[in-house]
Amino acid sequence: MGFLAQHLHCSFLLLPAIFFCSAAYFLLNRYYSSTSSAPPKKHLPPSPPGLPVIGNLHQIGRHPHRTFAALARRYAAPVMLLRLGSRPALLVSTGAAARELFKNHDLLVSTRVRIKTIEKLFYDAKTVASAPPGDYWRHAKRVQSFASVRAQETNLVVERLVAASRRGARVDLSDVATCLSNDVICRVAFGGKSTSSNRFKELLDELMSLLGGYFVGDFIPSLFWVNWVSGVNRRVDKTFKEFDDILESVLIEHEKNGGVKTSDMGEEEGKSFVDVLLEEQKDGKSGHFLGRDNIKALLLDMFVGGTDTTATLVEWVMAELLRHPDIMNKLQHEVRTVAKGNVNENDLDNMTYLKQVILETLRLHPPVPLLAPRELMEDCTIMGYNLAAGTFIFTNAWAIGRDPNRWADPDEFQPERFANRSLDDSVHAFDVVPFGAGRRGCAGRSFALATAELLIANLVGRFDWALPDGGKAEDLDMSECTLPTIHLRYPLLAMATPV
Ligand code: HEM
Repeated sequence: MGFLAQHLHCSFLLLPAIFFCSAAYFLLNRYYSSTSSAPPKKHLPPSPPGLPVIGNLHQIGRHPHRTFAALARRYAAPVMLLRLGSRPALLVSTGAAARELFKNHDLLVSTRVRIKTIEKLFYDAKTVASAPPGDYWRHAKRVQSFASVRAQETNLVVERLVAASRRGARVDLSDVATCLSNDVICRVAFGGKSTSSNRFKELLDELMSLLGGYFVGDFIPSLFWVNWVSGVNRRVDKTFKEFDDILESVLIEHEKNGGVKTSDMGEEEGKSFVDVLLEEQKDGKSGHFLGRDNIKALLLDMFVGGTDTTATLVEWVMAELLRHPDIMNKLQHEVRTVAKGNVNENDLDNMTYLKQVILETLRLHPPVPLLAPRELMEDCTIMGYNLAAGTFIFTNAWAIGRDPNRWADPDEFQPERFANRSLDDSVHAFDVVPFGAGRRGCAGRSFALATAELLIANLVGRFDWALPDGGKAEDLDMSECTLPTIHLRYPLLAMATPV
């Protein structure tokens, strides 16, 4: 789940005009407030200077996790206070600060930011990721196992790659990862892949880019009209409507057919997520919780939370392996020793180096670098600083993973640093926080790791890999493009040779 980023520029075309109109208002306001009695001084975290009205909005840039990390380094500040329009925002940039926040104040930071654009896209905050904490959110937060769906889809990928390698074709690994995670989620959610149409994928991309937007009208209430003028509201309405139409048609189809047959999902898994939810609604098991919009919102959760994130992880793992042939060889040796032929999920427990490679990738390239922002529910004191209710909380998982005070050679890819530490150890110590923390941590962590591990093990176990046209490992372009998730900027192309 994620949120900042690149569409800033479209609202920002209007910023100069907004800035000058609002500066006069700001100065007048300041003059009048300075003549009234001042409230007692608060102890606030360090803040970079901002501009009137927009505060620090203009400083975010196209890679917010990098900008924020640089600010934290410049001020040597584990926590900093920014002003995003009229909203204060706390920036958390070290593991120790994250531990203090999520261990000692988890309840206080257990609600998500309330932003109109996001609420509208998510059925007025009915998805798990956007719902306020409470009975509905608790009930909705569950993801099932669905192991056989992952196995079937991964085997299909291997077959397609064997065919591609026979033709001598380049493999677009970014696309392989995206299609696999999309298809797995589609089958789990809907019981089939019919809705995994190109349009559905395009809509997901549009929704992700809206989530990654940082729209002026959302941060400065008096400038709500900017979202209207810049076309943001129109995009939100259109995307929501199209998603809603598709999800409604899925519900109607499943109601008509009385659910997908068990055999389509694999014996142990039983029903698709949509059928489980429809059944709960019919039996009234969920009381008032599951209206039609709730069901659609929970389906949307799986796609938004589960497709791009898992695909991004696989993409970065394969890129790092292509850049480090020695690590690729070591991993291939492990996988081929543990499993002959296709890898299945039972083999994964014995692949300890695979887990180190994945954890090291999550440290360097957390798919959602700023997690999903929270909002402080009450005034409180954190690390000695007074913070007001409504303050946004951004936890910079990217900066935490590269903290030079915690990691030797923080920018180097060295899976062995996790030789004696599991993901759980690292998460509990707040050394790496790719899945967030506390009660609002990721609901699909096990599901995502199982999907990614199985695909990566099969990719490296069944094939040898090389860059196209004799490309050298060190020349691989590792630059990022930031949606709410950080992808490689260019598709990852490679040649596969079956072994
Ligand atoms: C590598 C893959 C994934 C990564 C890196 C990831 C990361 C995250 C992060 C950072 C958050 C916010 C946590 C916080 O605020 O503390 C989150 C929340 C969430 N994720 Fe994931 N996620 C992944 C895969 C998945 C999958 C596969 C699903 C579902 C099928 C999923 C469902 C969710 C949901 C529902 C939430 C909201 C939880 C809440 O608000 O209570 N995620 N995820």
